[in-house]
Amino acid sequence: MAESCTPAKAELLATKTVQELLTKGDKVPQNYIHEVGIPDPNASVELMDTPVIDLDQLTPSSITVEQLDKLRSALTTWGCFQVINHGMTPEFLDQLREITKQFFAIPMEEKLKYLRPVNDIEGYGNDTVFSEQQTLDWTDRLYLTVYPAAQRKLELWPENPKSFRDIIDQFTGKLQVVTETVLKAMAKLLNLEENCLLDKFGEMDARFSLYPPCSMPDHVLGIKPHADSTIISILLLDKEVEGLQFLKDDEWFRAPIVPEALLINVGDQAEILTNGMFKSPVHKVVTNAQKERISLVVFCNPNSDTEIEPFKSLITESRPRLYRKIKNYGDIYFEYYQQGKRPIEVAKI
Ligand SMILES: O=C(O)CCC(=O)C(=O)O
Ligand SMILES: [Fe+2]
Repeated sequence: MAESCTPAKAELLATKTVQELLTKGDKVPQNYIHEVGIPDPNASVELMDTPVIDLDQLTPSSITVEQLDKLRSALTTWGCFQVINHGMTPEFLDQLREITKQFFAIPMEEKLKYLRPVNDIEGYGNDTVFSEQQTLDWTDRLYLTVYPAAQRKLELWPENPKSFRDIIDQFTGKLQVVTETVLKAMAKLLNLEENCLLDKFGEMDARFSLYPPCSMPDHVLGIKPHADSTIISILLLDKEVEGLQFLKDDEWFRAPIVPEALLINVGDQAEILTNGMFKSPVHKVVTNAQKERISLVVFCNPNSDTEIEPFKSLITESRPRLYRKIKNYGDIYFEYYQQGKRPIEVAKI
């Protein structure tokens, strides 16, 4: 209810989903347009050279120096990497892509059953609007907490496609293993106790996104530049349409499509925990005039009552503490993000 929200968090305007705007044939509304334009037309953006890591060779029992080195290099250069051998077949990844497409293709009336309640983040809809100055993202989403199972709001889980719940349940199980392996390997790289990052992890939220074609790709973004609030984020990208770009040394690079891989990026809370040893990369999604694009991102987060601060062993005389203790980072995150600011600035000392 509006009264229980701080003014900054109250939603100002109800907006139509992007799919609704398109069916009504409206031209792109002003609040989606970046007046200065998007600086780099797609064609001139180079591909990232992120390594593809064999996850099997990062598991503690069969870890190899080669894969650890690849991980170190990817994390320090890009803040992200691709993984294969993650325990999911290419067919299963295709099924995940398919149920994402199928959900957005069901009639609007039915999708509206899962509509995000005002001032909530879970459910179906588009950007939460915090301010009239906010430039909106050209994307519709379904956002669901998937782990722990006790926190699932099943009333917001689609019944159509029929296989949705079962597939997401299997996916969540497989991602537990992926998360455990990656967080243990990251701890190893920093000579930290094996479970210290994993112990901070407690929740997974899935974001299914649809980026419909947009007639103004030079002025409209699928997602504004941001870094994720997470410990790590795990992304299943569209198999045919690119769109995701990462910033490195003030230059944008395109994330390549590797159909059988998952892309994993560091989030702000891992940056805080590692006292900046691993940095959470800024990324954005560009729009495409002809083709729609989908993605499925799983945000691996701490529980809301977990305190996050740099590990003591990573604070030294030559590397002083960079971040204060924070809790419930997700809450401040959305507010800052929608104002175009980097939320991690709030945690900096
Ligand atoms: O759709 C994508 O490729 C990336 C989405 C993303 O960055 C996000 O949801 O935080
Ligand atoms: Fe992101």
